[in-house]
Amino acid sequence: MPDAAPRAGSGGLDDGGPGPAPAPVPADGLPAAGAPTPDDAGLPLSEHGAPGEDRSGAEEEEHPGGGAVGQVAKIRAVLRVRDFRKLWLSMSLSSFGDWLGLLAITATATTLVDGYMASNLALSGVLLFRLLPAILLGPVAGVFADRFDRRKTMVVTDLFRFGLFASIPLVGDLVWLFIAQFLIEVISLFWTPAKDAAVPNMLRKDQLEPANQLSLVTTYGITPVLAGGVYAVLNTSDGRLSQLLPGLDQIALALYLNALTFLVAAFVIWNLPSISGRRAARPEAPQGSFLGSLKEGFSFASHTPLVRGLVLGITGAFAAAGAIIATGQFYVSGLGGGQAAYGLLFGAVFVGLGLGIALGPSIAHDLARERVFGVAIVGAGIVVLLMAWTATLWMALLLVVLMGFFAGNAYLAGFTLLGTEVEDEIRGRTFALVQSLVRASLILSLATVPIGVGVIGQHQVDVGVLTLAVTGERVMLFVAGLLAVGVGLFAYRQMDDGRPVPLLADVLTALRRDTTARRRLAGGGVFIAFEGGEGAGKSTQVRRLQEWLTGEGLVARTTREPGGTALGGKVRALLLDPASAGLSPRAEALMYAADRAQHVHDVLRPALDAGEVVITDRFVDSSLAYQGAGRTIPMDDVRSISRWATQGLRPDLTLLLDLPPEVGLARARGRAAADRLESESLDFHQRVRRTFLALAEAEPDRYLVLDARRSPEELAAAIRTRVSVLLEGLPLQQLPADVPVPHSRRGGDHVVQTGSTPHLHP
Ligand SMILES: Nc1ncnc2c1ncn2[C@@H]1O[C@H](COP(=O)(O)OP(=O)(O)OP(=O)(O)O)[C@@H](O)[C@H]1O
Ligand SMILES: Cc1cn([C@H]2C[C@H](O)[C@@H](COP(=O)(O)O)O2)c(=O)[nH]c1=O
Repeated sequence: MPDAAPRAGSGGLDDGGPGPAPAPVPADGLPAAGAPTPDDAGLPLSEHGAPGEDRSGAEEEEHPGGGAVGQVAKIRAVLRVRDFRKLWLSMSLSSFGDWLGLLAITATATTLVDGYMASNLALSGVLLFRLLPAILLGPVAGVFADRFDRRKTMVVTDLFRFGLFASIPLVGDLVWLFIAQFLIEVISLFWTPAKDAAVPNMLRKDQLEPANQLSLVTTYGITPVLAGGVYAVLNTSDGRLSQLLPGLDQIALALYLNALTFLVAAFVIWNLPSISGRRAARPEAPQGSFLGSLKEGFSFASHTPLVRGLVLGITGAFAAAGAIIATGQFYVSGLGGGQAAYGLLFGAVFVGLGLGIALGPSIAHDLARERVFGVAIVGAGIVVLLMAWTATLWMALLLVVLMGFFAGNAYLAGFTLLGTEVEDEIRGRTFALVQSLVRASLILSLATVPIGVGVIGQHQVDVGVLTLAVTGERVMLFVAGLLAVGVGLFAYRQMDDGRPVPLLADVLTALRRDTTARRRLAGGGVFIAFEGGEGAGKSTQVRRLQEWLTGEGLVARTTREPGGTALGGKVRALLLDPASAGLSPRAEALMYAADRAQHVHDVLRPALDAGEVVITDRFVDSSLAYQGAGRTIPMDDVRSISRWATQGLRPDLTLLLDLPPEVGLARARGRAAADRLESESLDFHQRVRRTFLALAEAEPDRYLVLDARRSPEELAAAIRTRVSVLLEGLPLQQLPADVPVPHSRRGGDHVVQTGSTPHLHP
């Protein structure tokens, strides 16, 4: 089986590199590569990586945020990461070579023997020799990938594959073909988990899904078609070829070409030190024996619910897929179709798979991938159950596309989760285990299902006035559907770690792109952030908004960053004190993050969990703008520490008060002496302003940008209008009628009750 190209991409330095100052925002609203990016987005309520995470080589690249920007832009952004791009190109080349090699090897096998029977046996021998080693040696290869430098493993295995492919035409013997084929497959077993396990270290977690999309589409969509085309060209130009290269037939040439792709891949990978990841810095092997590592891998997979669900879900889905392949011929002829219809049905699976992989993430949006995985497998199973009852060919074709769509979603979600959720130390073994089980389940169902079909045979069953045709292939399809539904439910139960949001409501709100509704479903309140430069009028509007909401009978809490907690107050004093002039940018960023972590923990989360409206004067965007753009700390680092500090909490709405910095600074200076940040240069504050605007532009649904030169009254009215839309009909905490309007900036400890938000009066 051709190796999948990188399921998750490698990272690396962006071509542009992190520049000292942000590039201007281009027409698409996103900063150029290397510039601070408008992304705090795409991370709904989940933690995406911690600071200090080893992603050697991963630097700045454009990462557009929410759904507005779309999946294509995310893939483009992933491709801008230089190391990933290089690895992806070399994997694509190897994948192309692998498909070409498969075509050439199967052709060689049939030409090295005489007779129909012998040709068929040679062909199935080749396929068996490709599948068997994984079952036997996969887990061992996984241990290898976890214990040794993955880059060296990949380079050595690529060199071996180069030699072995080149040797097939040189030796020209069927026995050697089998041996070489077996050895190539054994060697590939060591290469694949090394690559699968290495690449998630090199990209941000949220980049793995687009990277996987790209890799899967390349490996199963583009390269096989290209290889088929090249093989056809080689075959049709045979005469001219032998004139050009005497003694070289088209099959040999295809095999040499294939060999060459591995040589190129070895060279490219050798020059990508980031693949070594942590091993480069910490070369010593993990403690314990080889056997101990093997046992540890099995024990990890069987005792970790998420991995258990993933492994069983993927294995079961492939067993069901094997059953569909095995019954395909009978199924199609039962529907009155011939070989052409079978070909169509086969193609329909790939159309569906491609659609699922390409469109799945945009459709699922921010639905947890654990849920997508289980739901997609159950969906595929239900479609297979329907296929077992289908009476027409066109209906069967439609269902097969749908089944492929669900399967594509499950496959992408499953591999992305393996990359993001399994620790580096054990990832090689986990990928290898999946690889072995997938192949074993495929072989098992390909071998046993036809027996089942034969044993059941064909029967006519009278049900009242109806006569039903009960055939072996339909019964086996039905069993495959039940199996898929069963493993999907099992996987769902294993992986759905007690999310408070009911599945159906979660799916529906995700389809509607309603992220605020998603948190409300989980019982949360509403989180509103004010952002903007110095003196933009944030504090003024925060106060006005709270007064209005309280007047409308809602519990509205105001807070701020830095300084929203007692501890944060001390941090704020240190941060803003002009005497802290020597503070390094990194220390500054960490202090803001520390203030934020305490703020989320002590104030924001509890208030939201109690169903309050929480209004904060500044949040994560300020760090992206001031520390990212202002201090020119790589945006990715600021994003990482912010996510870590907030555990992914994002505002439901951000109100950006936009103002030329010279106007805002004049206002602020009229109020008090300039603090440490206000004393920064105009250029600094202009970078801050541009970044706020770029962030808002990337997620227009979640931001309201207001010209802060308007009067306080006008601004307050516009804010009330937008907020009343946001709060309409939500089950928020309400003040009892007799509670006086609080004047405290922090809100108060009121006796509250929950109820639907009354009609608000902006
Ligand atoms: N819309 C407005 N037009 C003119 N002046 C305003 C407006 N809003 C607020 N101000 C004044 O500008 C000054 C700064 O306002 P405010 O403290 O609300 O801004 P801020 O964004 O919170 O500032 P900082 O971020 O520096 O704390 C105050 O003196 C305030 O009265
Ligand atoms: C949250 C946050 C704030 N800052 C800066 C922005 C301001 O200059 C001060 C906060 O004071 P203000 O009263 O809100 O104007 O701190 C920052 O640099 N990074 C942050 O994350």
